[in-house]
Order: sequence, then structure tokens, then C-alpha cells
Amino acid sequence: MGNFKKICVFCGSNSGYRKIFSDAALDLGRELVERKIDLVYGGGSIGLMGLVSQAVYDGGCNVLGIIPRALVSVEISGNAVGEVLIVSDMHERKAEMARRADAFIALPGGYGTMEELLEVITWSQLGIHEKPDKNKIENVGIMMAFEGSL
Ligand SMILES: C/C(=C\CNc1ncnc2c1ncn2[C@@H]1O[C@H](COP(=O)(O)O)[C@@H](O)[C@H]1O)CO
Repeated sequence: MGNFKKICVFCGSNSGYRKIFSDAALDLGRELVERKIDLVYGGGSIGLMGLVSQAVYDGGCNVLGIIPRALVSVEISGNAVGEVLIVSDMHERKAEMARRADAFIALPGGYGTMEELLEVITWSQLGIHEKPDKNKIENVGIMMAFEGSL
């Protein structure tokens, strides 16, 4: 994952039907901790978002969740871990996630995850951001796999 301090993870607000998805979220969380990388994410405590954020938080790295006010009651049940930044809308959420992270990873998810991933890729194409920094990366790749449903 290169020499990054903060990585933004896009992932599902559901855990999905297959255990492999939640295993991947937990593995990624532990890998970030192993590499002392902080997490930026959508702020939810549900689904894969909840699993990855809990794993990073439990491992002692910083967790920043960025969530629109209207989604707080939908995507946070109980206590969200780490710091939660409440923003006004989806646009601000995505802009803040992109601004505050050094690089991006997408785990399995639904339409929201796909939208977030494709937007950050197209922002790169348009030169709106230049992340990840080419000098900090070992490998960059885009792997997309779509299933009928999670
Ligand atoms: C409304 C806007 C864009 C279109 N929709 C979304 N844009 C960004 N993020 C979204 C959108 N819809 C849902 N989300 C969030 O993605 C996360 C994962 O959702 P999934 O469907 O389970 O993969 C979740 O936090 C959603 O809130 C304007 O920009």
C-alpha cells in the first residue's frame, strides 16, 4: 500500500451474503493497522463500513468517518468509532473524503460504493486530484468485479 498515512475506504453499507466480503473488510482493517495507516471512510457503523472501521479503531489507528447529516440515523446505529465529521450533503462527503486521504481502496459494496469509486477515478482523470502520489506507490491497479448482488 506504499508510504501512505491515510487511506479512504469505500465499501458497502451491508455486509453482503457471502462471508468472504466481511472477511475482506476485517483483513483490510487489520492490514491498515499493521502498516500504521489511518482510515477515512463514510462514517457508518453498519455493514462492511462498520467492520473495517471497528478493526482499524481496535488496532489503535485513527478513524475518521464523514457522513451527511441526513444519513446519520440511517448509517450509524449505536456508537460510531473514532471521529465523526458531519457534513451537509453527499457532495461534501465525497470531496472531504478525497481531500483528507492519500489513496483510495474499494471493497465490495452496492451502488453507493460503485458511485464513490467511479467518481474518485474520474476526478483523477480530470486532474481534480492527483492521488495516490506516484512517488509513494509500489503498485497501482484497478480491479473491479461485479456480482449480481452482495
Ligand atoms: C446523491 C449523489 C450521488 C449519488 N449517490 C451516492 N453518492 C455517493 N455515495 C453514495 C451514494 N449513494 C449511496 N452512497 C453511499 O455509499 C456508501 C455505500 O453504499 P452501498 O450502496 O451500500 O455501496 C454508503 O455510505 C452510502 O451512503 C450526489 O453526489
